[in-house]
Amino acid sequence: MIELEEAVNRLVSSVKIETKTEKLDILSAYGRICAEDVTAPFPVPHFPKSGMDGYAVRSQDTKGASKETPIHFQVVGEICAGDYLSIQAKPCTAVRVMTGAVVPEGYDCVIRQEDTDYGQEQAGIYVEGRPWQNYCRIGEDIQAGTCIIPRQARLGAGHIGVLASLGIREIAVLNEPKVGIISTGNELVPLTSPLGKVGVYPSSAYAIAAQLKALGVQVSFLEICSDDAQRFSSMLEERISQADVIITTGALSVGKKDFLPEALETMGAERLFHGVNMRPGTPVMANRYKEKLILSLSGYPFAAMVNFRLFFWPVLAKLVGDDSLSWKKTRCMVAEGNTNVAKRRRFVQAFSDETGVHILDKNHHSSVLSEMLRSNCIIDQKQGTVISPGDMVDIIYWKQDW
Ligand SMILES: Nc1nc2c(c(=O)[nH]1)N[C@H]1C(S)=C(S)[C@@H](COP(=O)(O)OP(=O)(O)OC[C@H]3O[C@@H](n4cnc5c(N)ncnc54)[C@H](O)[C@@H]3O)O[C@H]1N2
Ligand code: MOO
Repeated sequence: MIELEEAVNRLVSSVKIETKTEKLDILSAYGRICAEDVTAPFPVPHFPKSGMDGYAVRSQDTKGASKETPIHFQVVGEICAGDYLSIQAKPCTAVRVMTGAVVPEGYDCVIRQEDTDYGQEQAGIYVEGRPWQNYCRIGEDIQAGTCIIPRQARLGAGHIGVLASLGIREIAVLNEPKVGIISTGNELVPLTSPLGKVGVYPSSAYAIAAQLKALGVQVSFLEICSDDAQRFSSMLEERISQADVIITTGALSVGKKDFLPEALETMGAERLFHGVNMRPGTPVMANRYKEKLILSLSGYPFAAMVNFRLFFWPVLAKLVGDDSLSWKKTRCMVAEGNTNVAKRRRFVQAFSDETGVHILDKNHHSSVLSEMLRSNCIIDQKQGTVISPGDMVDIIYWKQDW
């Protein structure tokens, strides 16, 4: 049995990065990984803009202006956003401008209308203007030629908005990785069938598929396979070309029907590890077969969730070059709850909020999935320790918007 970090290292080192890309319209590209550096073809804004409704003036002409001693300017034009007027600034003249209007050349500030007498032909200005006050300069937002979005960025709302501001309608993104799921177990029953006396619905396969979707991964297939090495082997051969990674659940431990380790060995898969010093999910296993990674998670649903969080996320981080998907531990104080002594390193269901970490799972419940409804993180409990209120612990979040 190996340590968790060693197992994750072996797994991640075996991942081969394949960069296939596709062009998408920018809205469809939301959440995807950018496959090219995006350089601004022009500055934003590309004309000098008024930041306020008011009067464009030359700041030097406003020296000494106050409410008591206003300076009067001749208003030589009016410009609203979207209008264009060619005016050359002359001393002691003003142009009535609305927010977003172009500021004609030679004027270097805008006095907001609240600081004027709102005059139409002559405007009394009550304050001194500073150069570039209420004036949005060319390129203030984005300078032409800058790399505004680097490749490997995950495209969020801000990125989509920036692309739109540059008139970019399409962008190259990495293809979504594809993952197929095979849940093993004679007891497993498709959701379309009645449970019968001892059937079990494959809840963890669905929870994993949902997590994959949330992580921007395509779920190529979700299969149930009976505890039969031959059936598994033909199902894998048939399906393997459809996915970059295959996730299996169950049949890993020491029971009579735990056929998977031997079945994969017989098929000639290269074993990366089987059994990791952690609970839940101790029997987790990884193999490489026909250039694909086969990650085998514990059958118990919560154990499968923990295996998925700790092993699949780093794999995905490498596949798509997004480091934020590797583990990130956050140090927090326990607010509530205790654990028993951990006989081996353990990951404990918890909920973290502004008051600290609340332990949800006081015992070892590998099979309990419904605690996931309340949990937003797991605590990394070191071997041989107990956890009590006031202790500082490392937590790992589940994905926040699940
Ligand atoms: N004598 C021993 N027994 C067990 C040991 C051990 O060391 N000695 N290890 C235990 C530990 S730890 C774990 S974890 C489990 C894991 O076993 P498997 O990964 O082989 O899982 P299965 O036996 O196939 O299934 C366990 C449990 O989970 C249910 N299951 C399976 N797949 C799904 C699914 N997709 N969705 C929902 N539930 C599923 C299955 O019906 C079983 O109840 O072994 C311990 N035993
Ligand atoms: O490895 Mo298991 O601890 O029962 O999930």
